[in-house]
Amino acid sequence: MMPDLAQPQESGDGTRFAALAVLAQQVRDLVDAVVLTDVPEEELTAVTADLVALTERLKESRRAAPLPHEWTPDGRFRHLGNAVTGECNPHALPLVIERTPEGGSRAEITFRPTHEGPPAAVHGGVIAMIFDHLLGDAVAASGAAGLTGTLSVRYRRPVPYGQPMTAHAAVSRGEGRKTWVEGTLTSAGGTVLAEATALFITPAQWAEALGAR
Ligand SMILES: CCCCCCCC/C=C\CCCCCCCC(=O)SCCNC(=O)CCNC(=O)[C@H](O)C(C)(C)COP(=O)(O)OP(=O)(O)OC[C@H]1O[C@@H](n2cnc3c(N)ncnc32)[C@H](O)[C@@H]1OP(=O)(O)O
Repeated sequence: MMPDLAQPQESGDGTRFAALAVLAQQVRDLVDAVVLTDVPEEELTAVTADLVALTERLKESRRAAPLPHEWTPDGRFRHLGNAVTGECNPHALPLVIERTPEGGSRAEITFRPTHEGPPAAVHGGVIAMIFDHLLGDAVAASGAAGLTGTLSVRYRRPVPYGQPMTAHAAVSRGEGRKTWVEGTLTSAGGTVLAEATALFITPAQWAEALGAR
């Protein structure tokens, strides 16, 4: 079913969300520790037992779905449960996106060893995931908002982890419910590592809701 972004969203307890964000960051640290650990097998087994107990504690009270998106009082779109940007979702980098004065979107990114695909480089699917969201944000920055229809990535150089880099995206043109958008991932030294183009489509019911905002 199409997500209905026009619906008012639940407002949360900010203090509890802050605590959840700290927990999510701890779990990211845990994931990195698992990926890189070299402790003996008995220690792995002992840590696993501890984690089983912790997981059961968290499962004592469960939601049906991740935290939903919401519009903040200052008019920003926030989605704490998002897989790419959600501060409360350990899966998210999280990607922190800024809007550029030119009307596009940008983010500083440092990938981690957890994101490895080919040896010593970031997985191409992880790079595509970052582009998907950043290009989608640029579409939203342009006043449209939509779902990805197509996304094409040109991988120019292996992307290293552990080094800060910058991603940019900006809309190139729009036509009705279609918006074309382009992006780049650039090393700190200015080398373009990957480029993306995408077509986002505004679902008809979103177009109506956006028009009413
Ligand atoms: C109140 C609203 C508030 C919104 C607030 C948002 C704020 C945002 C803020 C922050 C940004 C966040 C950023 C998120 C980024 C993440 C993005 C994702 O990961 S999205 C998940 C992956 N993508 C999907 O799951 C799509 C699944 N597909 C669909 O749902 C539909 O196929 C959809 C909506 C893409 C198109 O369905 P139709 O029914 O609207 O399309 P039809 O009416 O058939 O076609 C319209 C035109 O588009 C073309 N078209 C349709 N689908 C196409 C496609 N896949 N590729 C190319 N063209 C396509 C058609 O050929 C047609 O073109 P002709 O008018 O004839 O010229």
